[in-house]
Amino acid sequence: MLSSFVRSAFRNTPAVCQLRAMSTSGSFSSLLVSRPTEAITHVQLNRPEKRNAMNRAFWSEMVECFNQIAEDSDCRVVVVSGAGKIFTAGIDLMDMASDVMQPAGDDMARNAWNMRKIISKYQETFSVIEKCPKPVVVAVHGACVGGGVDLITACDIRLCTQDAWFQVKEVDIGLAADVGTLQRLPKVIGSRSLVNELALTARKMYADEAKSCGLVSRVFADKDAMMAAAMEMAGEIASRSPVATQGTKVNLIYSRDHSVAEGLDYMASWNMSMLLTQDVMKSAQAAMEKKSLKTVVFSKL
Ligand SMILES: CCC/C=C/C=C/C(=O)SCCNC(=O)CCNC(=O)[C@H](O)C(C)(C)COP(=O)(O)OP(=O)(O)OC[C@H]1O[C@@H](n2cnc3c(N)ncnc32)[C@H](O)[C@@H]1OP(=O)(O)O
Repeated sequence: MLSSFVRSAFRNTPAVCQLRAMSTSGSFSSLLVSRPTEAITHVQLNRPEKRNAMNRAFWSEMVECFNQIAEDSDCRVVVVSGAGKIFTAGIDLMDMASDVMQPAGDDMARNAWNMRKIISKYQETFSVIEKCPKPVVVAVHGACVGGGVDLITACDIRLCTQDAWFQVKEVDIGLAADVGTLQRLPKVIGSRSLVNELALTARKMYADEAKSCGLVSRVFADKDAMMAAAMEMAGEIASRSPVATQGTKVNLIYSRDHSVAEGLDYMASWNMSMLLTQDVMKSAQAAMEKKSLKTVVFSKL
């Protein structure tokens, strides 16, 4: 069974897969994108029968999807979740064999060069979440394995259910995690020792520990409760000025990767133009009049 899957993966050329992924603009085979409100985009990993394993289509569709979201001036916040029994089983071990294990090339140097390009391309699948200026809330239920941890560490707010577990699984399949976990997880979890332990042993971390170490900010009894809270939180973010929320995301990420002095300098340059927005006056007026920001109309961004 496995070998026939792997054989068919080898026959599947990237060009063919790309055509399939892009066949209908805005609709994806591995993702289900919906609009619970005008300002909230909900992206679901949507291969529930395969536990949302990340197949070839997924790796390119995420980039296409988040680039579209970044350009969509109606969207102010994104919620990411998984359809079906779990959040994700990580990389699709059946579909990815040809790309990851057999880079094309006439000699070793060219193989290696192409491998580098492939890995960089896969890294972009999650970096695109971080580059998207809209805040991203991720809601995890059940398992979040391998590539799933890479994905969630690129998101801005992480929620999970009581039955959630997280596993930096890559060492178990013979590789060092290469699409974001080793770079971002140490910046999410305070304890370097815990990050090292998780990444080197691939042990499962359950919801309570994920909360206590700071990987997630809230834990919910079940998926329904989590999704309701995720949407409510998204609604709160969406009711704020997009100049304020998107500027906050961009500057938080910049500051994470720079010194305090550099972050302050970047912030000053950012706000020397962004403070010219009419949103400051509108928001301040609502505060003075004790009105909810939900009653204020902010222009699209
Ligand atoms: C350059 C690229 C860099 C990226 C690197 C990323 C690395 C990683 O992600 S490492 C992690 C790889 N993932 C795994 O090792 C997880 C394997 N899956 C499981 O352990 C279990 O499926 C899981 C505990 C997640 C869920 O168990 P459950 O009992 O609920 O489901 P199953 O009966 O096992 O599976 C249902 C069907 O889904 C298929 N499937 C599950 N995981 C994968 C996967 N990772 N890849 C491909 N397919 C997967 C499974 O074969 C079943 O399919 P079928 O037999 O057709 O019903």
